[in-house]
Amino acid sequence: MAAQSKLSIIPPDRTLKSIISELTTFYLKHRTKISRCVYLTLFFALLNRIRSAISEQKAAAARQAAARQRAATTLGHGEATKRQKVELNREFFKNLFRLLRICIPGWKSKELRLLISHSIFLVVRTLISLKVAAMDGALVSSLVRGKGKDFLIGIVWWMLIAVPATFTNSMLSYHQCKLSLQYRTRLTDYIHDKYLSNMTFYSLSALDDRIKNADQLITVDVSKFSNSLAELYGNLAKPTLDMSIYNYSLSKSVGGEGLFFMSLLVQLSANVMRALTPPFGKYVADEARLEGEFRFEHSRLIDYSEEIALYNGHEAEKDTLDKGYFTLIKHVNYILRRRFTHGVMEDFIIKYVWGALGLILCSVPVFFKIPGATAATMGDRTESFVTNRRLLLSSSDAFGRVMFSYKEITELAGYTSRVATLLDVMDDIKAGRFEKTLVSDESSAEQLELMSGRGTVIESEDIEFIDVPIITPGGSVLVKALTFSMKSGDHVLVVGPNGCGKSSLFRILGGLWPVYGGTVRKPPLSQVFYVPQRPYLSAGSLRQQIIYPDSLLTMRSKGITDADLLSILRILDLDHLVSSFPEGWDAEAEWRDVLSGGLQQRVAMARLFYNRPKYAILDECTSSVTLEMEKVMYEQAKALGITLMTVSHRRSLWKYHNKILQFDGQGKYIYTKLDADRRLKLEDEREDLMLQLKQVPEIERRIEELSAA
Ligand SMILES: Nc1ncnc2c1ncn2[C@@H]1O[C@H](COP(=O)(O)OP(=O)(O)OP(=O)(O)O)[C@@H](O)[C@H]1O
Repeated sequence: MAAQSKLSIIPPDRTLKSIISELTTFYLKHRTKISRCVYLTLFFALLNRIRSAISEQKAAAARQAAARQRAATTLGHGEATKRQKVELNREFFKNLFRLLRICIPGWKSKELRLLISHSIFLVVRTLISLKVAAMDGALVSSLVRGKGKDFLIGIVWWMLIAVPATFTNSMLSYHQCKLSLQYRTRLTDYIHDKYLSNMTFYSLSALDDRIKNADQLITVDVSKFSNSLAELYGNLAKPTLDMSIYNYSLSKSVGGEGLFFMSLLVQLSANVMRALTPPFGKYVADEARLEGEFRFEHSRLIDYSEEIALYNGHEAEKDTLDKGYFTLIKHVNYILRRRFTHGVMEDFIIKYVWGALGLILCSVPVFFKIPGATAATMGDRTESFVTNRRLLLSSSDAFGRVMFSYKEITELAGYTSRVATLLDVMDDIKAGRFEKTLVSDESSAEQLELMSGRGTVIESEDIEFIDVPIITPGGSVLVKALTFSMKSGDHVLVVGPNGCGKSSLFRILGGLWPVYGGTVRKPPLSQVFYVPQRPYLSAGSLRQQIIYPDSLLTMRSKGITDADLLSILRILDLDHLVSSFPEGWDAEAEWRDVLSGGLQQRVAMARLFYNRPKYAILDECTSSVTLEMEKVMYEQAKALGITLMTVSHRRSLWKYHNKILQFDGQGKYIYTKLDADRRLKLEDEREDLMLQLKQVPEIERRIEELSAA
């Protein structure tokens, strides 16, 4: 019944075909008005979309700010930053813009010139493609018409256009690589400046938890970011340009409406695809982090290979390495699976659905009369079909690339987030803001209060600490308020149990750890020289080991010669080193492996004698040398007028000092004069008595036994 009543609406003398033909006539008559209405509606819809996108962004920014506020009030603040989401949001564009300003520093920069010439080649390439499409159509048309001469002329033109086309293609890839290199150079320069100033490289690893592997960030991630940015410009700018030019040319032959409806369908499917695209940016950032952690484990194995081998610790190390690799590979496999399913969907929609739509579009001028279009004869129709199809293939390829580039943008977002986080953390460190998980929770309110304060650092001739707390980066308060002072000639011995804060005192003195309170008076860093237990041996020649951190040029400018260096080595009985290498002073080696522990400590002392600072901090730096050599070292240092501050458990060193700073390991300390002879005598007597005390229970037991017998 329903079907009957529906049919009855259409008058019996009118068929579906006649209705369609009437509708088409009506449309063609009012085509301009209808088009205007459609375009106007589209324009308002677009405006509305932009408005809602802006308000969405504002809401997201507000949510993020609130989340950050909440995270900042908790101790695990670092975690919140680390787990920041990698999305295409305002944060991403802000970070990208920041990095872009570093990569392209100004209007007159080389990078901008490269970018402009890259863009010119992109336009030239598109124009050549348009010409090639038209030539292709003309060639096939002359074939269909059987016009040999036209065909031959067409072939000659075809070969001629190949010259600029191939040149343009090569120039495009050259520009892309060059841009990537330039970006990397700019970023690396910028990061090196920051990383190697104000001891940021130390603070980043010792005082802050946010960046685990700065080395990988600087060497690998910066390079990946630069590649990704340079590629993206080519992959986004060219297809966008292609799409607009090809679509304009297409719309002239197939009609704007067809193109409009097709774009609508493509846009709809693209939206569906975008909604179904996994967060590849976050995946990439996570993969880079896991990659870094795995590499770090390997470099640790190399750094401590001897110790690990002697411990027979290969099984334990293998476990750690396997675990690191397994976590990484599990993540990579997960990404691979997501990419696979996403790739199937992407290929289906972009290649096949859009391909079919394109063919339908090309058929429009064949089956419908398009006002303004002139395809009439078989040859014309062939020419227009071949040209349109080529344009359409290029256009859909361009659209596909824009769609694929969404994935690339999200990957870029991953690298942007990692590089920008490094810059943010370095800025924070420069401003004295650290984020570290606190180890102890006892009296954390007091701990936090102490850590939130900042003391005063004043440059002076002597060293003086007034009420300075010693607090580790993990928040342990080793000493609440340390007060002591020393002048030139006051040789101070620092003693105390392990972990009581002896080396930490020097870290504060050296400016490595923040001064959380009180006042520190100290000479400039150039007048204080640190000699650690395990000396740092730099890459470079034998001479370089002695004059470190000076360069050969600085050494010469100070008027010091190789002969002077040799006399220093002679004091330490090291002069044979120069003659044992054929290249002498210029010999290069992995000095950490070539020199034994004791020799390394003697080289470190030679370095002290070369630098002749006002103060020297000697941190267990004679633990591997003989008592005779220790005597030579201390007497020579004093003869050079160097004031010593020694940390050592060795009694043999007491006699070289006249003051003692003694920590008890419970937060208390004594700073007093040191009469080494008297103190040694007292210490011997104390040790004797302690020994006797230990024997008392044994004596008592024996007396009891005898009484019982
Ligand atoms: N970068 C760091 N991050 C967190 N805690 C640290 C750091 N460096 C040192 N500490 C901690 O500070 C405390 C004091 O260390 P310090 O090196 O000053 O001890 P020390 O008195 O020199 O001991 P030793 O005689 O064993 O050398 C230790 O508990 C150590 O774990």
